[in-house]
Amino acid sequence: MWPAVQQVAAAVATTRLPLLATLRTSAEGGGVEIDDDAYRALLSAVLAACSQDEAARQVVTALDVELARDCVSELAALAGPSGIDVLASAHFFSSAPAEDEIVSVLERMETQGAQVAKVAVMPASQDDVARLLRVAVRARGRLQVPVIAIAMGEDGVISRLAGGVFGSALTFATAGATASAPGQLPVAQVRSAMEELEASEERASAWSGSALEGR
Ligand SMILES: O=C1C[C@@](O)(C(=O)O)C[C@@H](O)[C@@H]1O
Repeated sequence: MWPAVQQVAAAVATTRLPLLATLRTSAEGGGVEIDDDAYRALLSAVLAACSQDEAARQVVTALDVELARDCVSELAALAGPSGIDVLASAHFFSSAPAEDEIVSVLERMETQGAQVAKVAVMPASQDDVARLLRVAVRARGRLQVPVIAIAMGEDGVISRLAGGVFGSALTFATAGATASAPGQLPVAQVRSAMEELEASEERASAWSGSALEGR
């Protein structure tokens, strides 16, 4: 197993948490400068390591593959036999694309074999955030695979806390002090907001149930 994978394996082994292995490149908000061939080779090597080494396989639950790198289909085919899911991702930092365009990006991810489709956009306004939440609602109705829709930055915080209400399958939070994207909040804060939302939904549902019975 590679030393870096070993370190991650040791860190997560005791938690039994699923791991989404991610190489976030600079073009998509991360810190890694890498060309397409090297990107594809590196992710393929992670999958090969997982298929040859049961300990590595136990660590990696899913692999993030950036759609723009044009290798989602290839890596999804490689990942299939080891049962590792491919989460295709696209990040839009400079402007939020039109609603139809974001939906079609998510559809392309599914068509290319991803098991999860994710977009993150940097909103310039509350209108962009509302559009992103609408994308989640539409994509949930159209795609077979789970969809993740995140609006970054301060305006987008609501999408990180309440995206699930609109059909977004998961959210991202910080485990330590450093956020890997603007707008990420500490996991404890996100968990408590989500629990509060869920409890409110249950209260509302119980209220509607008793109101109907009272008719
Ligand atoms: O995929 C994600 C989610 C993310 O884009 C976010 O907005 O929280 C941040 C990225 O670092 C991470 O890899």
